[in-house]
Amino acid sequence: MSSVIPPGLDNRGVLSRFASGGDTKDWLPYTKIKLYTNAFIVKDNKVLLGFKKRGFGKGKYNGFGGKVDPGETSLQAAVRELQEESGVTAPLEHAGTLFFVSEGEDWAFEIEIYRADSYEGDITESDEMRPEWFSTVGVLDGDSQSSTIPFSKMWESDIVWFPYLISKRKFAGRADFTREGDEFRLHRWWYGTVSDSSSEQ
Ligand SMILES: COc1nc(N)nc2c1ncn2[C@H]1C[C@H](O)[C@@H](COP(=O)(O)OP(=O)(O)OP(=O)(O)O)O1
Repeated sequence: MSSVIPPGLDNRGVLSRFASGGDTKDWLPYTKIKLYTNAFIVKDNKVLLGFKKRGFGKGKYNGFGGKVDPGETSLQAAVRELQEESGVTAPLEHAGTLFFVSEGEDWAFEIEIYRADSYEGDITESDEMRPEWFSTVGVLDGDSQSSTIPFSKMWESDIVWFPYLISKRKFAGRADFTREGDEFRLHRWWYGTVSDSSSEQ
């Protein structure tokens, strides 16, 4: 497993690898970066996910999020997207950074991940997302596969970093995907914990 930090994770503080793998050839190239957010509520041993009803990632479960608009910080965007897609507001805290590159695209996704232990408001289905709670039992015992979290209906790399999200250990990672028709296949990945507060968002 490679301990060399991949391009795109520079200036993320001191990273210590906890997972890497896949094809050992070069990381996929990109020329532009698009900023996105993703937010999760983790409460009473459960995590709130949304089933994506339209757009990019349709048919998958994910956190609530979207593009960072011009003039917004990623935290402001995360709060706005969470409210728009799930109906709730929450005291979000930065939990990690994900960097994704897909074959055939010249831009990369940089996704700032947020989480909160509480929320206010009524959880409400939106045009984009159908919210649903899932038990986190098993995830912290290194037994993510047997948990009820629907990893087989999530982005393939999510199972790698989910235990870090649930246990509040800040992480940063990169995953490159190849395309098979409309499907994305995990090609190469690298994830590390972040131990330097200079990576705060
Ligand atoms: C491996 O790739 C991904 N993994 C995970 N976990 N999440 C991902 C991945 N690629 C994208 N995402 C997230 C990032 C965002 O939260 C959404 C995509 O945002 P969307 O396209 O829905 O953005 P909006 O601004 O809401 O778009 P609209 O114009 O439709 O409002 O997926």
